[in-house]
Amino acid sequence: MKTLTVSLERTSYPIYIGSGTYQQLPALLKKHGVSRDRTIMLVSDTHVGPLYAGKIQEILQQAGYRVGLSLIPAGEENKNLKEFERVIGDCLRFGLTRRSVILALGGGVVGDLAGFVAASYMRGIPFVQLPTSLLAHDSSVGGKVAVNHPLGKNYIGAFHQPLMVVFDVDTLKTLPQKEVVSGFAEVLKHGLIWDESFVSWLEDRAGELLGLETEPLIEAIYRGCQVKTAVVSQDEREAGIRAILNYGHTIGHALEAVSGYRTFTHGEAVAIGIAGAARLSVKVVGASPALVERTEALLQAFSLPVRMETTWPAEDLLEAMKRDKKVQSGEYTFVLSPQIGRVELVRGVAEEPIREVLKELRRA
Ligand SMILES: NC(=O)c1ccc[n+]([C@@H]2O[C@H](COP(=O)([O-])OP(=O)(O)OC[C@H]3O[C@@H](n4cnc5c(N)ncnc54)[C@H](O)[C@@H]3O)[C@@H](O)[C@H]2O)c1
Ligand SMILES: O=C(O)C(=O)C[C@@H](O)[C@H](O)[C@H](O)COP(=O)(O)O
Ligand SMILES: [Zn+2]
Repeated sequence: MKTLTVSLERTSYPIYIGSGTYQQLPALLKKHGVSRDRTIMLVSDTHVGPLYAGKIQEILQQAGYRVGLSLIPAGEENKNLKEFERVIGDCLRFGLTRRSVILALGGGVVGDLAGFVAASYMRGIPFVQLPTSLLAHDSSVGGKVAVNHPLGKNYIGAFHQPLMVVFDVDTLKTLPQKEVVSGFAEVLKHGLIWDESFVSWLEDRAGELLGLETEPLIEAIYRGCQVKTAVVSQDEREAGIRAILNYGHTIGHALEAVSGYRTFTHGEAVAIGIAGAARLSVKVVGASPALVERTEALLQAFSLPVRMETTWPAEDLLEAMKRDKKVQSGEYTFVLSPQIGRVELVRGVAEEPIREVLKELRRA
């Protein structure tokens, strides 16, 4: 099992990545202070729950824990206040107290929603992230928990760090291929913002990684988590550098919101957003056109989209981008990349180059 530590000012916690890690959950819970007299609520979704929740409940019950289960319907469109309230109801009915612990078993939707339940339930209880999607190597780390609003992504949320992250890579065997591809968007993002050598490594291994070969897959997850950990450890609440983790998200989040959270996976939207941010980087921070070529080739090598359909009007996307959480005084704000492996936050980007990029993203 590989381990990384997220070191923050007031707390620190481990990320465990390995195969067969759920068997070790009772020991890990004990190690992190969760004694058997503390009630546990396992929160999952209707795809992941039937696959893994029973096994985890059995492991924990055999170790003496009382464990409830709350399932949300799978899908980004359910990362909302209605499901949040329903899970809170399940926690109340099962008798969770301030000493109880929530276990978030699933992809980023479950992690974000269950994490927000944990942040809010009786003003906050501990939670553990059990990521089951590749994308969740990103979402399970860093403590951003939230639900969506019809007007934009993650507008209702908190910073609430997990007690630990336990990633059992065996679960990825049941992840649909579309979601495997989606997850790579955030892995590639971690390389593109931080580490050119990680990008080269990914370029050389697209085939093995898409085929979920265990060794390179664990390495990719580990290196992605390393980048995320390094950034979050410097800036837990996004006062500065953490914003670079939003590379590709200004356009990506706008696309998700205008399409009602039903058309794109998060990774697909972020991939189109990264292609857009790379193009904008040429116009705004003097990046070389070769950066766009390399970025798009990398995304395409992982079967990710780099263009969008005409369906999404520029006006709607621009309006959504004006509401982006990085915006401070009404100015378009983007994470841009002067060169591969480096990014910077740019405020006050003019509207014209953004419009040009949106047009380019529509071209075949
Ligand atoms: N908090 C953060 O820092 C952060 C970072 C990145 C993304 N996010 C959020 O994460 C969400 C996207 O996460 P996601 O891509 O994991 O989406 P998701 O949770 O919807 O999972 C994708 C699909 O795969 C299914 N699934 C997950 N694991 C499975 C498994 N092992 N076997 C079979 N099916 C499985 C899910 O049921 C779902 O249908 C978005 O809401 C995004 O905003 C948050
Ligand atoms: O952890 C972060 O910080 C990120 O920006 C990671 C993103 O991949 C993730 O999608 C995050 O949820 C976006 O945060 P938001 O504050 O823009 O909603
Ligand atoms: Zn993201």
